[in-house]
Amino acid sequence: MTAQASADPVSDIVIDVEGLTKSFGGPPVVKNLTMQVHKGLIYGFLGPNGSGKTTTLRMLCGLLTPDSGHGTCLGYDIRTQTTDIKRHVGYMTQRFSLYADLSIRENLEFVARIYNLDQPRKAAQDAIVRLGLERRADQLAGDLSGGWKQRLALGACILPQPELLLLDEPTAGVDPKARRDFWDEIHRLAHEGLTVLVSTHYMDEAERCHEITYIAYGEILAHGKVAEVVAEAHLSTYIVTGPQLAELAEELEKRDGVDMVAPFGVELHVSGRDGKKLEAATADLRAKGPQVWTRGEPTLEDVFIDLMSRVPDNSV
Ligand SMILES: Nc1ncnc2c1ncn2[C@@H]1O[C@H](COP(=O)(O)OP(=O)(O)OP(=O)(O)O)[C@@H](O)[C@H]1O
Repeated sequence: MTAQASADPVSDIVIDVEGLTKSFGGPPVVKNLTMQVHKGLIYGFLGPNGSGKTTTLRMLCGLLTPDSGHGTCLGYDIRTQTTDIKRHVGYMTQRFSLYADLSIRENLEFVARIYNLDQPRKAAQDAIVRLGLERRADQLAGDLSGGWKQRLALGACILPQPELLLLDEPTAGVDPKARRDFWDEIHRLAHEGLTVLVSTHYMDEAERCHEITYIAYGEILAHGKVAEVVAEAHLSTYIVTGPQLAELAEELEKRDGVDMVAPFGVELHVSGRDGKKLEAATADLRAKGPQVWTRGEPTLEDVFIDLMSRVPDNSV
């Protein structure tokens, strides 16, 4: 955890919103959402498809007006000062939106000119160096692999030197090495004082955030540092190895006291919200074998699967 992550002065609050609600004609997709984000933090936004993450990001940066609720982003009112917010926020949408038939350098220079930067060529060159894009600078953006495209999009986002980055699933479909490089860069930016709000479905990325919020059906179900979210779920977990795990899983799913059974490679994670009930429900199987049962710590993924199982499916 960085120094920024533990700093907590009230004046350092970058996002401060209360009771945000939004619907698109039907039932609300974001309900009474209250959150605060501190400067220099990487704040992860997690939740199933359709849970309202993008809608929330768009309300925070002034692209959507909430039906009710209020608050500030970078000190500006999210209802009345949206132009100021947009000037200081970099928003990377789910879809790559730069010009496929321009090179990396041309794209970056173009963005620099749109933002009226003093020295667009220099700004583009600095971004190219910063993101390690030198060897590819003259390659057409449309010919880049997914990972390099995302890096270019990030480069374009940070050109105007925003104070806040909103990244909506920035690494979806990107390979693990490119994802890691992308996240190393996000950490460097946060270390320099940039605040980053990022939505993701990847557990390893969630674990790289200073704070996370889990949202489902437009409501926050869990929030805190990763370890806090795991601890507060109060899940008891056994890790089971050995033969016939699929048959065992089928049997366990029928038992009261077992709330979640999930295969992880050659292991089965068996969890329950009530430790005593879980023990009782599994006692005969643990005594009998042939599998080996050991007490384990639930992973963040265990916790999220459990949280998801508590709410109805919201995907379309
Ligand atoms: N402009 C819109 N008009 C109508 N419905 C919308 C609009 N934008 C979003 N929705 C609906 O609102 C709900 C929440 O969508 P949102 O994109 O905020 O979820 P999400 O958590 O970002 O999902 P994902 O993980 O799939 O990106 C969905 O049911 C979506 O279909």
